[in-house]
Amino acid sequence: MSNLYKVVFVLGPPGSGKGTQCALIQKNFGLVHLSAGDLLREEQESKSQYGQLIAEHIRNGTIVPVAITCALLENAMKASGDCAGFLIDGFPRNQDNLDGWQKNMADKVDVKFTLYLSCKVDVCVSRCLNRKQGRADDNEESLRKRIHTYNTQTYPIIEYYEKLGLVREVATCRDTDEVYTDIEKIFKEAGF
Ligand SMILES: Nc1ncnc2c1ncn2[C@@H]1O[C@H](COP(=O)(O)OP(=O)(O)OP(=O)(O)O)[C@@H](O)[C@H]1O
Ligand SMILES: O=c1ccn([C@@H]2O[C@H](COP(=O)(O)O)[C@@H](O)[C@H]2O)c(=O)[nH]1
Ligand SMILES: [Mg+2]
Repeated sequence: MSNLYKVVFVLGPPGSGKGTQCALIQKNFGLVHLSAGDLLREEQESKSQYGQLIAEHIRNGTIVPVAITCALLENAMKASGDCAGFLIDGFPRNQDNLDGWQKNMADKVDVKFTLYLSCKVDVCVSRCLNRKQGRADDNEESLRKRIHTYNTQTYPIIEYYEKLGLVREVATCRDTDEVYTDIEKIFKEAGF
């Protein structure tokens, strides 16, 4: 029996439905959903020394240095207790994230695959603008920057995992239930 944490990364453009689908996977498969973006927002709100830096990155759609994000993820994993594994939503988002994760976490985790939620940009933007969760980055200017960061920095990380045969792609420009039906098959096939 391995003591390694089982991990599935969940990546895709802003508004592709990562949080929505992770909630369903968590409920049905017992994996714990850790959204890197949510952990950073909580850290910012906790009056941390990194609060201002995190707020600026979020507003500009740029990526927080990996030391901060990786520590938040590792702490959350340790605090979760026994579970079927972790859904790490919205990370690794660039090469710095990937390098820091490999350096600090590679010997503690078993990365099963990357779930890539693909969706057309106009649908993603419209979903974010209608999300009404009061996010500082759900506005047209921040969204332009987030999509640029996604295309130039995050998509290459998906390509990296693709070359390793570790990407499972699901198109999300469809009803939530239809998307989840495909995702459910993928998790069952992976033995969850
Ligand atoms: N399949 C879908 N059809 C219609 N609306 C959806 C679908 N999936 C998610 N949504 C809605 O789109 C918005 C964005 O979804 P969600 O927050 O899950 O995306 P996300 O990928 O986590 O975004 P971000 O990267 O910005 O955190 C939410 O309001 C959600 O209810
Ligand atoms: O690993 C990460 C994850 C997120 N960020 C920053 O947070 C925002 C919002 O992320 P969501 O996944 O959309 O909630 C993102 O645009 C980044 O600025 C990060 O730096 N590193
Ligand atoms: Mg999200």
